[in-house]
Amino acid sequence: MVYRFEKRGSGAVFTIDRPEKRNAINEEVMDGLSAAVEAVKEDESLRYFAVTGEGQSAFCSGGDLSEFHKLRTEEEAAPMLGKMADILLRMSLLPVPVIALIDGHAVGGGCEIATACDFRLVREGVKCGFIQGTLAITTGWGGASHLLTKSGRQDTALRMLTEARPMEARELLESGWATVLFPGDKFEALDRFVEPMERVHPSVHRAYKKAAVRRLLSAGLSGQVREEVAACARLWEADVHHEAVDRFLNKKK
Ligand SMILES: CC[C@@H](C(=O)O)C(=O)SCCNC(=O)CCNC(=O)[C@H](O)C(C)(C)COP(=O)(O)OP(=O)(O)OC[C@H]1O[C@@H](n2cnc3c(N)ncnc32)[C@H](O)[C@@H]1OP(=O)(O)O
Repeated sequence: MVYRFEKRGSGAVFTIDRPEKRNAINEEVMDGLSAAVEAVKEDESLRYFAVTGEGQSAFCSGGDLSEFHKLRTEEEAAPMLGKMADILLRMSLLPVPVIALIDGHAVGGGCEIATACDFRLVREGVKCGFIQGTLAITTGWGGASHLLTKSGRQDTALRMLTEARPMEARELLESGWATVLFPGDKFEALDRFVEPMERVHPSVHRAYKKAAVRRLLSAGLSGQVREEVAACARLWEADVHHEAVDRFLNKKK
C-alpha cells in the first residue's frame, strides 16, 4: 500500500507512504486521497483531517515524474492534472479543518497539497517551494489558485510562485505560508495544535469552516483552478519541460 488512512484521536490522518520516492504522488495515492476525502466528508464524528508523508526526508515531492513523464501532450497531461486538482479542491472544501503536517521537504505538487490545506505545521529545518518553474511548467494541481485566494499579500504569493525555489522554514513562517514551526516529533506538534480546538464544541469548527469555504467559493476558486490546470497542460507539452524532467530523472545515471 502506498498510503495509510487512519483515525487518530478526534481526527483522521492520511499518510503518503512512498519514502523511497520521497512520497511522490502516483495514480494510486491520488485514488487513496480521493477516497479519504469522501470518507472525511461523510464522518460527522471527526474534528480534523491531517495529511502527512512517511519519514522525514519529504512530506511530498510532487507528481511522480517517472510515471507522469509518459504523458507527452497537453491532451494527455490535462486529465491527470485535473484529477488531482479536483481532489485538492474537494479537500479544501471539507467541513472540518484540514492540516498539512510537514515533517520533510514539500516541493512541487507537495507544496500544492499543503497549500490546499487550512493550516501548515512545518518542522524546523524543512524546505518547501513551488519549484515547478524549474521544470518550465506552472503549478497544475490548483496550488497557485489556492495560494492567491488565501494569501493576504499578492506580491508575496507571486514571489513564491515565480522564484520557484525551496524556501527555509523561517521564511515560510514570515511569509505567512507556514502556520507554525515545530521542533521534534510531528504527532506531538499535531496534538499541541489541535488541543485548544478540542476545548471548543465541534459544531463551532464546522460553522467557521463553512464561512471559510463560502469565502473561497465566492472568490471563484473552482473556476481559477480549472484555468490553472489548462495553463499547466499547455506548458507541459513543450520540449523545454520534457528536457528538464529528463535531467532530473537521469541526474544520478
Ligand atoms: C506533476 C504535477 C506537478 C505539479 O502540478 O505540481 C509536479 O509536482 S512537478 C514535480 C515537482 N517535483 C520535482 O521536481 C522533484 C523534486 N524532488 C526533489 O527535489 C528531491 O527529490 C527532494 C524532494 C528535495 C528530496 O531530495 P533527496 O532527499 O536528496 O532525494 P533524491 O532527490 O535523491 O530522491 C530520492 C529518490 O526519489 C526519486 N524522486 C524524488 N522526487 C521524485 C518525483 N517527484 N518523482 C519521481 N521520483 C522522485 C529520485 O529520483 C530518487 O530516486 P532514485 O535515484 O531511484 O533513488
